[in-house]
Amino acid sequence: MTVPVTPTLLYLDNVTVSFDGFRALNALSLAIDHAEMRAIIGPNGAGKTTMMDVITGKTQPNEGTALFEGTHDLTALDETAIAELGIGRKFQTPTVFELHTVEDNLLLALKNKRGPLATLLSRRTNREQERIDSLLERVRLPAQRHRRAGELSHGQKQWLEIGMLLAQEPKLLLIDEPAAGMTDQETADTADLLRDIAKSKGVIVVEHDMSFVRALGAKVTCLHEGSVLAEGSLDAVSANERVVEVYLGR
Ligand SMILES: Nc1ncnc2c1ncn2[C@@H]1O[C@H](COP(=O)(O)OP(=O)(O)OP(=O)(O)O)[C@@H](O)[C@H]1O
Repeated sequence: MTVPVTPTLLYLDNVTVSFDGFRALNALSLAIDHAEMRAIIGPNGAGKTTMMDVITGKTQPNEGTALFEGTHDLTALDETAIAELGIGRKFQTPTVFELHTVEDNLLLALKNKRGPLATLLSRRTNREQERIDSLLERVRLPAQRHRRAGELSHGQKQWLEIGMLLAQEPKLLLIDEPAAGMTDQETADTADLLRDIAKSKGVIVVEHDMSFVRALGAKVTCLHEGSVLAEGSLDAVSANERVVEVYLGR
């Protein structure tokens, strides 16, 4: 077995991504522990999306190291291989199968050797039903199980999609602005849900809503011009003069 280079779940070191000479990421270094939640903040264009693209294999860095579990070189893998390693990503807009029920959406997302049609047409195994029940509980949707996903509220769709990600049994989740467009109650419930997930998995949340970031209770990294500008507790990062200047004070 390969000996891990680092004990952290995710390790980025000196990662640079250039688009026609413009550095979207500029020697970015970041480490996320097992069962750690990290909130990533920063102004538009700071490189948050590009960082997620590097982690998920959508974008190849020009320079730098990106290791998962200390052994897997993410820069050498494609998006499918990285997803199979256990890195799941949720984009801002929910993408659920609107015409299928909540349960069927989760069933389709389970790790499964059958194709989608065979999965829907064949009887669910007890194991599949147990997994679906536990995912429904986890994402607070047991009462919605027989409804079509298209009928859910925006917040419920986001939770369903988080449930679909969890169905893939990831070790690290990347979540882009989950609270956007949610009611206050949904926002508070989402922070609870993510805190619960982060008890056993790495979670990276990109977010602009500072009250939501506070509710996450996570360590915060502020990016600016493709690098880490400040890192620490939300209070420490919010008090950082440079952070106020380039982001919070705007
Ligand atoms: N494919 C690309 N080609 C050229 N420039 C790009 C490309 N992708 C991103 N950029 C540029 O890289 C910079 C970082 O963009 P990125 O989307 O990572 O920022 P962000 O922090 O996610 O911003 P936002 O909060 O607006 O989503 C921006 O200036 C953007 O215009």
